[in-house]
Amino acid sequence: MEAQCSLYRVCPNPSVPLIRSPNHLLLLKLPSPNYSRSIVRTNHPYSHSVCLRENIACRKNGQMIVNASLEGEVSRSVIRKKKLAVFVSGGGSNFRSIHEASLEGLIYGETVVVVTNRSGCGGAEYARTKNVPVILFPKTKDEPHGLSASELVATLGNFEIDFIILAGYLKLIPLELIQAYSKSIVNIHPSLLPAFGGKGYYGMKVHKAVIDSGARFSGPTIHLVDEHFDTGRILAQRVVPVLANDAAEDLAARVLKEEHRLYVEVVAALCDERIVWRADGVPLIRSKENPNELY
Ligand SMILES: Nc1nc2c(c(=O)[nH]1)N[C@@H](CN(C=O)c1ccc(C(=O)N[C@@H](CCC(=O)O)C(=O)O)cc1)CN2
Ligand SMILES: NCC(=O)N[C@@H]1O[C@H](COP(=O)([O-])[O-])[C@@H](O)[C@H]1O
Repeated sequence: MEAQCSLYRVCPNPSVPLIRSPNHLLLLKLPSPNYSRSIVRTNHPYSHSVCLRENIACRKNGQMIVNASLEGEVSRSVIRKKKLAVFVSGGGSNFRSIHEASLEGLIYGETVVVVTNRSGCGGAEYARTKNVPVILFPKTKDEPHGLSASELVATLGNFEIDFIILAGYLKLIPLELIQAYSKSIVNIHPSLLPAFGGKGYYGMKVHKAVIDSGARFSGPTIHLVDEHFDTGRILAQRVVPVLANDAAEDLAARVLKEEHRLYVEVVAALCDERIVWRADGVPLIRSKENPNELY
């Protein structure tokens, strides 16, 4: 019988590692053949656990469904909680969505540092209210205290960053950082790339170009970052309609709402290690609900 439950350690023996988590892959060595086995799926698609039902308290929706004392060895491999660096230049609404989703447990990762080229922007101000460190990059005449590329690489290394999330960041990411974080830097762009992307295409300029073109659809694209603007491998897109009487602001608001949803979904997949690379180099996302489904 399968049960959706989180596993709680009930054994008083402190040498047995804590196994209370819905996101752990647990491999329990059966202490003797007379223990029954059943596969218990926690709510993480990869974590199937051999659950010594006589030994583990399983709780489903707060209701204790099995209760016993734990004996035997437990060895486990876990998907480590990821550390994120979020890069911003503007209002920071995408960063806020990602940060709130982390706090709600929808993203198995934590924003440990924010990087910006504009120390007074909304994203940096929000980070300060949440006690997230803010560092400046690059060094410019407006931001003379900004880091160099090599200083940034070293600093992010000290933070033990797993993924870099560009969220409205408007400067070109240097090759040195791209090489240091291969396949680990993503960006969100407010059009259906490759259309309306590249140097000069950012913010409202993108939405104005979409409307002027007569395009009937637009939407956010999330892509891996390479050394050029907006040419990295596409990871996810969503489509929104362009209405006949849309002003650029109307379209921007419609796209931004979809950006917030899509970025949380994609960052959650990154942190869950659910990115799969197709043989031709296209990155796909493995569904959380159905691990056999890629999209
Ligand atoms: N190496 C990369 N760096 C960045 C990428 C990328 O794909 N590869 N994406 C951008 C974000 N972006 C589009 O998604 C983007 C941002 C800015 C520009 C642009 O033309 N910027 C202007 C300067 C704007 C300013 O400083 O106010 C410019 O460079 O002239 C285009 C696309 C983030 N970095
Ligand atoms: N080419 C890059 C670009 O235009 N990025 C766009 O800047 C906005 C940032 O909003 P936010 O600061 O509220 O997240 C977002 O719409 C994002 O797609």
